[in-house]
Amino acid sequence: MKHVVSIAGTDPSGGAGAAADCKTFCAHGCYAMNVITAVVSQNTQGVRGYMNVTPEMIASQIDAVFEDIEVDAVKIGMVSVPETIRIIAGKLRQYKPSFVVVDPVMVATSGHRLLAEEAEQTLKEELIPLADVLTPNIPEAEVLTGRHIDDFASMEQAAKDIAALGAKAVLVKGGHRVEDATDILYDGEGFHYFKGRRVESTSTHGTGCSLSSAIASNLANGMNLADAVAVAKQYVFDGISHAEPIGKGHGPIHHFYSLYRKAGM
Ligand SMILES: Nc1ncnc2c1ncn2[C@@H]1O[C@H](COP(=O)(O)OP(=O)(O)O)[C@@H](O)[C@H]1O
Ligand SMILES: Cc1ncc(COP(=O)(O)OP(=O)(O)O)c(N)n1
Repeated sequence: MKHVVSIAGTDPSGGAGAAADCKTFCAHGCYAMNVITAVVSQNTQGVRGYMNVTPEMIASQIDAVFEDIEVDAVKIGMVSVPETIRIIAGKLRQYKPSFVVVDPVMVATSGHRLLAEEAEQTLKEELIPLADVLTPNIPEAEVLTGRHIDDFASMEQAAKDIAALGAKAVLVKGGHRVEDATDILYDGEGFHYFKGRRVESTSTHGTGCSLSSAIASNLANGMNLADAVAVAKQYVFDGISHAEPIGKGHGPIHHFYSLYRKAGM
């Protein structure tokens, strides 16, 4: 069994952040671990506030995992402030995990900022160069590049621009597109298109967290990058399509659809 750790913020309602990451790792047959960067008060209706964990405590959690357990892949989500980013980047340089998937979480769908504006530059300088795969959504790719993105050509250009910051590969996610949900991967050499129908659903809370965690799990399980993304995208598509309506706002995706299907449930 492969061991995957999420370095992310919390969601007590279970749809996004560390909870989504853990469910995704488990659904992929991986051993799931969590390093918490921020305690977030949120639910399906939005974010109420958050408290950042101190850099010392984040470092101590990372040490506790890496000094004890072999880590096959790392997924990084909410990193809030420059000090959090710097401490994580230092620990990645120290432990050199085989796969680092970074979801550059900036603003929750509900509109609440999860990354301070002054942390954007630190993210670019310190964390993006350590990413094997970076998974921005369209608004995040716009912030990282300063470009307006409204078609496949501008998604491709943004992916290339972000790769120039040092990420080995960049997946610009298309969940915010109107026409469809096509994601585009730039792997440093060329583009791969992951075409996807858009599902009309309110069960989309945590899709980005789940996608990046599924990619990390698939890489840990030995898949090549293009297959890891394709299988992860199908996982999220099934999760949205078969979600139960939970909560009063944007509910979580279904994490165990394929397991339930195999069990005939
Ligand atoms: N309504 C939807 N129908 C189908 N796929 C979706 C939908 N919304 C998001 N996705 C997919 O979920 C993943 C996360 O995308 P996105 O919503 O852009 O990220 P984020 O949650 O970070 O904003 C992508 O693979 C995207 O294509
Ligand atoms: C703690 C935490 N991390 C990340 C997010 C954002 O989740 P994401 O998958 O990008 O999608 P939405 O939940 O914003 O729809 C979060 N909300 N909380």
